[in-house]
Amino acid sequence: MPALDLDTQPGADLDADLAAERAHLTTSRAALGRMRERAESLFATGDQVAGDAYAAETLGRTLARRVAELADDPITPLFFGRLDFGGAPNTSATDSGTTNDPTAPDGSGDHYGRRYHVGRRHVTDERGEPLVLDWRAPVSRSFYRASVRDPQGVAVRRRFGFSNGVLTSFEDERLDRGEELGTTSRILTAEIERPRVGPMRDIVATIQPEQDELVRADLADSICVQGAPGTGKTAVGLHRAAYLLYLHRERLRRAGVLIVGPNRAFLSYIAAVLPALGEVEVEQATVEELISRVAVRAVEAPAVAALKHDVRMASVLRRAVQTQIGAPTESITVSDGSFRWRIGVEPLHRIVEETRREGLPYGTGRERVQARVVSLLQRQAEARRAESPSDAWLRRMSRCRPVLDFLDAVWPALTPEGLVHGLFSGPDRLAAAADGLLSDAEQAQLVWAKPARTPKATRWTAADAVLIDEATGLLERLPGFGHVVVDEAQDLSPMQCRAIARRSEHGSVTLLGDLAQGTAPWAATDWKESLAHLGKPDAVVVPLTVGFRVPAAVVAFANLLLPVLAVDVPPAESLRHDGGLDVRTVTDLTSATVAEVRAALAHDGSVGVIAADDAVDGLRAALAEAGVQTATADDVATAERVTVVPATLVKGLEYDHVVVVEPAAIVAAEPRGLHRLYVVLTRAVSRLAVLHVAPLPAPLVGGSAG
Ligand SMILES: Nc1ncnc2c1ncn2[C@@H]1O[C@H](COP(=O)(O)OP(=O)(O)OP(=O)(O)O)[C@@H](O)[C@H]1O
Repeated sequence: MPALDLDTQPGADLDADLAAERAHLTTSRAALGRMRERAESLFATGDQVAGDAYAAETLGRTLARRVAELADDPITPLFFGRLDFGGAPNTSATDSGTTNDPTAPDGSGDHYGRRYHVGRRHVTDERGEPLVLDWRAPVSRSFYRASVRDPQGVAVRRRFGFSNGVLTSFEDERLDRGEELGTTSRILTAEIERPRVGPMRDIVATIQPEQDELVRADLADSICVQGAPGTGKTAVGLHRAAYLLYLHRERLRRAGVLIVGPNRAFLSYIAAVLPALGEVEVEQATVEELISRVAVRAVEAPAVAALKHDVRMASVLRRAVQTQIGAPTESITVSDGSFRWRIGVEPLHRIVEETRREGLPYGTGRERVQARVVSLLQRQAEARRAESPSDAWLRRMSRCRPVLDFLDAVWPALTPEGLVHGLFSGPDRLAAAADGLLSDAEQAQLVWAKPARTPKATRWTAADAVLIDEATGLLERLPGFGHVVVDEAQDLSPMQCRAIARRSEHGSVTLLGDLAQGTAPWAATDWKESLAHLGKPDAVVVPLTVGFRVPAAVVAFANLLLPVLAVDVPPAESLRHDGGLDVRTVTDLTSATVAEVRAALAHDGSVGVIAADDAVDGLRAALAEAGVQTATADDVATAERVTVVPATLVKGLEYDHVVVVEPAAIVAAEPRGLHRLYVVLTRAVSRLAVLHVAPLPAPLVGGSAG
């Protein structure tokens, strides 16, 4: 190994170096404290300097955010790396043919002979000189990307090791001498092998080059990341959000950044990552929360739900809206004092056709038709009276009975709920919209046996909510986000993809997922299809193949399932060669689980017990009886080390020691049970124990020697 590290440096130099770095940390912390104090005092006096209440509120919000951004967590290192740029052009270049080019696009040319500490945010001293550079600054890029082949002007890259906020070690790579550690870095290894407790943490100190490329992709670029479990997809998505917010602060603050995750437990697990990076204004939601215009109060047969998630429903709804637009059959006559204005069928027809061709949302179209009718009335009035009518007159005309009757006849007012309610309330309305798109049998599945009398009285299902959102998008324009990160995207149905597309029409998306982990009935099998539904057909699909979570032996065991999952995904390689796998037949699942959890508690780190959903309560009770208190998956602030998680909620989560209880029951619980089991088996960071009474699912039999 060509690396120069602590062990090979002379002891005295090393101590002096470490002392100097610690002093720099102390100085930086003090400077950050001063920056925060300044922001706090501005915050306190903000309302005195702002001109009016609105300005005061805006300023207050900006300053409050600034204070939050400057928060200093004593346990989180303020910097984690250092870059020493070479002394002068060409003097530090290796013989790889690379030279220090002052015009290099990464700006390395400006940094000859300079030294920068790289950390979570900018810290400057009182003269404005940088003490720590934000990891997102252009020059920090070299911290992640510089290599012996392409040193980018960097002579030495230093990584720091911390323990409880204390700087304890460092590790140098002298790129100018051809030394490079890559994934053998001890600091990277320690970070990956660290026993996990609590919620997810940021990975700024150890982002890998292929991850960095995704994190720093342009705002305009939509990307799709296909990665096996634990390859850092979630981490990449969150860091990309932080990076884009840094680079396009004003634009994205106005437009907003949205993170979409599979459930609340997952969202609480990742909730602290962005605030730790100083980003406190990112919205996080599940798709269900995004489209929650109606309360969900019913469930339907899975086949009916699947049909409602089918992309053909978008065409059915579009047609249902279009068929509402009628052809004018009567002229409009409006009495106005001693005048009578009249618009004939022909011009009315032209107005409707012209507006229809404009392809506006239906509600906007209705307003446009109304305005055009009034404008014809206005022209007549002007011609007769030789003066412009008042605004009050225009308002009166737009609301007069003949105009409203005309609108209601040819372009009636619609609500999304009303549209869907109408569609499913009887076979005729549905047939008019669905013929040629849905078979008779499918139409029969959708029509309610006992429709509620009004949309309000309807007990909507989750799939209905998706259709209502689609209908909303046909009737009006929804506000969009500047960037949307979608995690566990393999589980989105085409209709859910469309719901996200409506919210990112003018922005970009980062789609993260793993086709092998698709558990929804409509799970994606091809990213290109999902991207097309998301309105980003040209986005590139990039694989991540290095696993940072799951030990190699556990990956090998879980991978036995891959051939039966019917997906084409690139295999991943685990960076972790430690860790343990123990697959055991037991006679009593409950007592074996209790014993396993007790044994696991002898180690550091969290313990996750994962079982089929209907077994969870029993296991919780048994553990409580044995004196082991447990938490639920959404309680990330818990002091308990043991969490019992239903298999359907564990996607995206990880525990140091995982106990999987009765795989056969997990598989049997749902149609895509084998995919679910693949998710369940890939949650372990250090050790996986699989306890079973029933035989293991066939693909796993004989694969436990690990
Ligand atoms: N570059 C890295 N340095 C250190 N740790 C990393 C790095 N990349 C990922 N990790 C860690 O690996 C673990 C898995 O990461 P993450 O949850 O982002 O993976 P994922 O691909 O989203 O997994 P899944 O498919 O299971 O949802 C996390 O603990 C994360 O912090």
